[in-house]
Amino acid sequence: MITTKDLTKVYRSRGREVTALAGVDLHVREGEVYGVVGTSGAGKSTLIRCVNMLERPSSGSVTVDGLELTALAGREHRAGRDLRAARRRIGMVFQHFNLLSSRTVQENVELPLEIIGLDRTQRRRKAAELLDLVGLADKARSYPGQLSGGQKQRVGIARALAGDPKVLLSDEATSALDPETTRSVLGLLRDLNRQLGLTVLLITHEMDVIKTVCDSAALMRGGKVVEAGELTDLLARPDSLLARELFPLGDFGAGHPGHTVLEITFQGDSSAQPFVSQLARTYQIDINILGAAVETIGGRLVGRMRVELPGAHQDNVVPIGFLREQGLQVDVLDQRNGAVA
Ligand SMILES: Nc1ncnc2c1ncn2[C@@H]1O[C@H](COP(=O)(O)OP(=O)(O)OP(=O)(O)O)[C@@H](O)[C@H]1O
Repeated sequence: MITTKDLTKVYRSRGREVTALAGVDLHVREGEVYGVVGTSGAGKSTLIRCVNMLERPSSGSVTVDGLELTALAGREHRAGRDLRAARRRIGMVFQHFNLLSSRTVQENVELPLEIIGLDRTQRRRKAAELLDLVGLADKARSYPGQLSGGQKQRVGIARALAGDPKVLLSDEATSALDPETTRSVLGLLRDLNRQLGLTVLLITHEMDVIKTVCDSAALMRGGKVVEAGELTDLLARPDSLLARELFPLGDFGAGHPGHTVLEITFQGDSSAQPFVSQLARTYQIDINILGAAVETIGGRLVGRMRVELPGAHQDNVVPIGFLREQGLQVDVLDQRNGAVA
């Protein structure tokens, strides 16, 4: 649904050049919630602004819903008109809501409908539907100044949906909100994604946002995507940086010399299996549990456990094979440096 190929953006100001995007390849599938995470300055805002051409990329391409926007971004009149039409199918939600304070909630939502050219009755009906969808039907006549942060963001989301977009871009939509309001706004985004089949691309600096709402994620550093994929796949990859941050196990014990330390990741159904006791019974071995944690990631239960088996790695090849046969992700930890061997 959204594809960027070798996307670069170089800002030039006062004789200085800053490379904000250094060849970004991103692929967001239709109907998924995709999160881009990274620290300040990584290039996240630039990326999302290039996706809807608020910012012109220096090179590379952006395709949304089969239409190459970078090819439409020419200077002729017609190209500009086509780009504006394509942009209407892309909704955008901002960190600071960007509502007009002199207009009521209803009028804020009507604004893009005015630009599309709907008449007054059509605008009213559509705005009422959208406010109902975001749970704010009773606030239509209020002004933004009378609303809480979470309510303002709901208005921002209703406004973003006015052009019936297939894609919603969210630029740190919950960064200005408290944790509880963040959860409810993320819940709304998830509901809209499911109900309307809306593809959502969001940027955030918070891992919790990725954990709560995303199907897939990309990690950006220094203008590049250093890792990307579906969360369930990333969690099964022992070397995944995103998985380590989504599910830190740093405080777990590192084990004792002469033992084999395993990190076991289980998802969905396999979490119910009493694999530790099965392993102990089948192979008559004492298993020491060094730590365990369970999290809900992307609506799916994921657990990690660090266990210690007596003996060296080569003595435990059969029990490790047994665990893997149960559908578990098993990584053998190198005790010298705590890394996965
Ligand atoms: N308009 C601009 N002119 C010059 N440099 C810019 C401009 N916008 C961004 N940059 C620079 O580009 C780089 C990437 O910035 P960007 O805002 O995309 O990062 P970010 O990951 O969104 O960070 P933050 O979370 O702080 O917004 C930074 O070095 C930034 O200073």
